[in-house]
Amino acid sequence: MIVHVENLVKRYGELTAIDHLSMDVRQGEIFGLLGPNGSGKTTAINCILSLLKYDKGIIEIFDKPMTPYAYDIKKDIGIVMQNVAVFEELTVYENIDYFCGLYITDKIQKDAYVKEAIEFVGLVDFVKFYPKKLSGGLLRRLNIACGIAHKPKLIILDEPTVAVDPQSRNKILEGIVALNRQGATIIYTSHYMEEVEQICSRIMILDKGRIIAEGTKEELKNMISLGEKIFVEVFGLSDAHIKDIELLPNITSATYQDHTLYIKSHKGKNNLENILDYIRKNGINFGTIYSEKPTLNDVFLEITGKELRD
Ligand SMILES: Nc1ncnc2c1ncn2[C@@H]1O[C@H](COP(=O)(O)OP(=O)(O)OP(=O)(O)O)[C@@H](O)[C@H]1O
Repeated sequence: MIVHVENLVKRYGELTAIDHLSMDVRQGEIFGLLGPNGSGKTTAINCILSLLKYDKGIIEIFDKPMTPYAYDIKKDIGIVMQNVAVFEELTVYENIDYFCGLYITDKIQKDAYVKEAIEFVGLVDFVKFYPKKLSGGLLRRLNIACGIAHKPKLIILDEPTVAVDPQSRNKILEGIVALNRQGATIIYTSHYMEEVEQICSRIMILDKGRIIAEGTKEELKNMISLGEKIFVEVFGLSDAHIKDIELLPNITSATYQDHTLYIKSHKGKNNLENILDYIRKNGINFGTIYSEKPTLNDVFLEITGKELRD
């Protein structure tokens, strides 16, 4: 196992920030830790890395106990934290060179790794820039390059795309997938469900320091009763029509607002057809009609009763 966490408990005074968290991250995974702000993602990462003392639990990395002094483990971990941590006095090149040099002592190898990291995050044109001259997105990319240049086996990224422009965000996500393809195991924390769905092979959803669900995105979506969301642009729908639609097979709810009929249903083969049949038979005027599969937000909503989004 690359990371093994068993019954981790971390309290800040009265607040239990991590409440009996157990997780296993396997070789080659992109493991997503998804949860709203304050759900305990950063605290969990800080405990895993032995940056924070915890109250209870077992943490092993590469099958060895993780401690603040486990330097043999730490040299194979790359960390990209939420807050950018680079030296203002050093250029882009010098920053990456500095962090890589902490791990790689052979100069030729280090120079090659630094060059590779610069190309990897797309900062070739900015090597001589100082951090304060970089945009937010480029600064994040520099932060990532500093964390990964030494080619660690395990890379932990804590919300690396917060407040990043779409171009840099895509570059970062593509980069994470590429690092994984090159052999790194990844732990990725985020409160953006779309990102986690896009890149993670397995996802753990946290709320108030507890695990509320875990699995592949398909497994998570199969855990809930919502199977499909159907939207119909429709004109002049009466309350009686809405009640009738709610009685169709598999339908769990129907609401009508701003000329849009919004229907939630369980999984079923003919949900859309049944609704269309009803609309046609009753001579109701309609425009666009489409259906959507549940999102991870729907999973979170059904389990906790609140939205994952801020
Ligand atoms: N040093 C601290 N002292 C007291 N409480 C803290 C401390 N750090 C975090 N907390 C609390 O612990 C809980 C978990 O916070 P944490 O930062 O781990 O969550 P998170 O999921 O990473 O959220 P975010 O995305 O906002 O960083 C929150 O209620 C937070 O207010």
